[in-house]
Amino acid sequence: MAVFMEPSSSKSQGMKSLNENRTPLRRAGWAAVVYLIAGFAWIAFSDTLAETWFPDPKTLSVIQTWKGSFFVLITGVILFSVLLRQLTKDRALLNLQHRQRQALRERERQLQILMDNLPGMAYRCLYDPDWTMKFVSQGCTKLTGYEPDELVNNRVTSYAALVSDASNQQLFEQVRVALEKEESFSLEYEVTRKDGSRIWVWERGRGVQEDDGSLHLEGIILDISDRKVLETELEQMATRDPLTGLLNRREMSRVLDEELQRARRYQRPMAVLWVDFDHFKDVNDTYGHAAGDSVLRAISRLLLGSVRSVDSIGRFGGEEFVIVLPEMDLEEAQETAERLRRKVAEEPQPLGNGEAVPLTISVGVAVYPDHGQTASTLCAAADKAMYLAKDRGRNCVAMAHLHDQVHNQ
Ligand SMILES: Nc1nc2c(ncn2[C@@H]2O[C@H](COP(=O)(O)OP(=O)(O)OP(=O)(O)O)[C@@H](O)[C@H]2O)c(=O)[nH]1
Repeated sequence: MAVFMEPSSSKSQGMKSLNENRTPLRRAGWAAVVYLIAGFAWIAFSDTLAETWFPDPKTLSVIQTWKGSFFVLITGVILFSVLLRQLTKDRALLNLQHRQRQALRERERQLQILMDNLPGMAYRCLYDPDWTMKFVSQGCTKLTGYEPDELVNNRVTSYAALVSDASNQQLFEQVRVALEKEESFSLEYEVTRKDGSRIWVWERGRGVQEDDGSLHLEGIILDISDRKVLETELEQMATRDPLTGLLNRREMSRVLDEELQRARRYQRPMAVLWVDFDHFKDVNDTYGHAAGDSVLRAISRLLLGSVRSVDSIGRFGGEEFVIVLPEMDLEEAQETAERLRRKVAEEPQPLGNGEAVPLTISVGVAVYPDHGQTASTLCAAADKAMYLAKDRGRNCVAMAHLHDQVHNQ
C-alpha cells in the first residue's frame, strides 16, 4: 500500500505530543487548581483590602455582598465563555466527522460502481501458488463464470486452477521480478472458465505491503480474447497468402534466412524445392480463373499434407511454390521432390464444381551448401533447376548443377 506522509516540522510534532499529553482529566484538574488558587487568593486578599479600606462594619457588610456578587459574575462569565468555546468546538468537530463520513460513503459508492462496471474484474490476492483471492469485484462472474464467493479464499476453486501449470510458473516468476523491482506487472495468459471455454486475459497489478508486513497483490484482469483474435488475423494477413493459406513471399524469405542461419551454425544440410505447375494457363483458359484458384488451393493442401512439420511451404507468386526442407541432404531432397511430384500427378485436382483435372508439377532442387550459401543463390539455383525440369518435358524433378554455386555467388 502506498503510504503518504505529511511533511511535518519538529515544531508541529512538539505541539502534537504536548496535546497528546494533555488528557481530559489533566486539563480539568489544571482548570480546577487554577480556579481554587484564584478563588482562595481573591477571598484572602479582597477581604483584607475591604477591611482596611472600609473599617465601618455596615459599609463592610455591603461591600462584602457586592464583592461576592462580583466574584460570582466574573466566574460565571468565564465559565460561560469556556463552555461556549468547548461546545462550539465539539459541534464543529461533529459536523466535520459527519461530512467526512458522507464523503467516504460517496467515494465507496463511486468505487463500487466503477468496479462493478469494469470490463473485467478487480482483485486483491495473496502472492502464493494458489493466487488466493481475498477480494474480487462482481466482474468475476462474467470473466470466469465463477461467483466472487466461489473464488474468494479458494472456496470452490483457486484462481491458479484456472490457469495452466506452465503459465502459472511463468506468471509467478514475472510477478517475483516485478515485486523485487517494486514495479507493476503486466501479464497475458489463457484462463479456463467455469464452463470449460478458454479466454485470453490481460492482467495489470502491483505488490502491496500491508501495515502488518503481509504482502498482497492488487490489480485488474480484462478479457482480451477479441484483441487476440484480431492479432492472429493481422498476423495471418501479414504472413500468409490469402488464397492458399501458405506462407507469403516475405514470410517465406524470412523463414529461409532463419533456416539457413541454423544450417550454417550447426553445419547441417538444407534443401530448397522450387515447384511450378505445368501448363497451368490451360486450366485457367479452359475452366476459368475460379477453377484455377480451386486447383491452386487443392495442390497447396496436398503439398502441406505431404511434408514434415519442420518443413515450410510458401507461395512465391502465381503458381510457383518454394519448399524449405531443413536437415535434408541432396539425396533425401531429391526423393522428397520425386514423392511430391508423383502425388500431384497421381490425383486429378478438384475444380470446385465437382469435376477434377489432371495436373503435373516440375520441381527444381538445390541444397545448402552444395548449390548455394545464401538465400538468393540457393533460390536462383533451385529456380534454374526447375526450368531444366520444364526443358526435359515437365512433370519431372531436376537437381541444380554443382557449378551453379560458383556462378551464383
Ligand atoms: N487461377 C489463378 N491463376 C493464376 C494465379 N496466379 C497466376 N495464375 C496463372 O498462372 C498461369 C501461369 O502461366 P504461365 O506462366 O504461362 O505458365 P504455365 O501455363 O503454367 O506453363 P509452364 O509453366 O510453362 O508449364 C497464368 O495463366 C496466370 O494467370 C492465381 O492466383 N489464380
